[in-house]
Amino acid sequence: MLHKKITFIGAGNMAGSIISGLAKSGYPADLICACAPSANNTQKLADQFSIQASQDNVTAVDWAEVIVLGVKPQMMADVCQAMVDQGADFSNKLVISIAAGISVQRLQSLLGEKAQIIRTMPNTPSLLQKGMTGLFASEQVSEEYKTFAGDLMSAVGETVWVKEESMINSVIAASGSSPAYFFLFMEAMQTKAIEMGFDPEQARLLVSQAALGSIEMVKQNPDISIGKLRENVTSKEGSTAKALDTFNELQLTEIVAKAMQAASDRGEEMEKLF
Ligand SMILES: NC(=O)C1=CN([C@@H]2O[C@H](COP(=O)(O)OP(=O)(O)OC[C@H]3O[C@@H](n4cnc5c(N)ncnc54)[C@H](OP(=O)(O)O)[C@@H]3O)[C@@H](O)[C@H]2O)C=CC1
Ligand SMILES: O=C(O)[C@@H]1CCC=N1
Repeated sequence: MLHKKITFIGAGNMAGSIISGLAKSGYPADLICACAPSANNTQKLADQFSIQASQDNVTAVDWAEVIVLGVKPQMMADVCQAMVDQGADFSNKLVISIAAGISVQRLQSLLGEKAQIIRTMPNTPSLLQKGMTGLFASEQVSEEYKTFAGDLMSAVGETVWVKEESMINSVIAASGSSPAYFFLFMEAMQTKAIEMGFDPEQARLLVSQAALGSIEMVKQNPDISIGKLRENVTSKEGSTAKALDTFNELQLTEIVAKAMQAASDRGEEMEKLF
């Protein structure tokens, strides 16, 4: 991939995960700058990966060709407005937003019509280069910048381009938020395993190793449906069948669908709020 100077505005959980994943992928560290008001997160990343740290958004934007916006949705308008008011010029820069609930149109109105904006929805496993990112580009974004954004996020995991911007909210539901669903499920299993007599470390190992093995089986067998893998574990009249009956009685599938819809709806709602 081409290497360009990248400034991250915001260096918290998500931006920090992408920076870590990128640095581990071999992206030149001296071309990455992390910028945030406090030195806490930026200095940690600078110490760990030899990237640049800054507390000055405008200078950091001027320095780079690619700007990744990684602040909370609630803060996005104020942060962008302040940068523009202080003279930051986003014309012809590639602006990659990782924020939920901020539309391209909103960003364009904040940063000016000449900013080339790509909206993405990554997730925190990007830290381990096992991320999943959905991307949406508005019509005016150049092919060069689309390729660059795709390559950048591919360096930290898998990517999917969506044609409709509204699908970014579906990406939030399926992969942006979903590490938290899997963590919740594992937490619940760990709690019960402890109740059944294991110490916390053993419980964590039992649950996490089963999760890891299951994920690997899904990844390494693309021709076998996930349903078939589930059936292979489920002996007739055995223990697994009893567990699955319980999930079905309590309508796990419907619960999951409702939770995913709620995540997507909140993404849509934030687009109106922020
Ligand atoms: N967490 C996740 O799993 C995912 C998050 N996202 C999106 O990523 C974005 C960030 O979320 P997350 O990383 O969780 O949030 P965090 O709170 O962890 O990080 C927010 C960052 O923004 C920085 N910040 C605050 N004010 C400014 C400012 N004026 N200028 C520059 N930086 C500023 C903070 O600085 P400081 O370090 O000084 O506090 C911090 O580094 C959100 O928009 C969210 O929707 C998308 C996908 C997944
Ligand atoms: O909770 C959120 O809004 C963000 C978007 C996806 C994950 N975290």
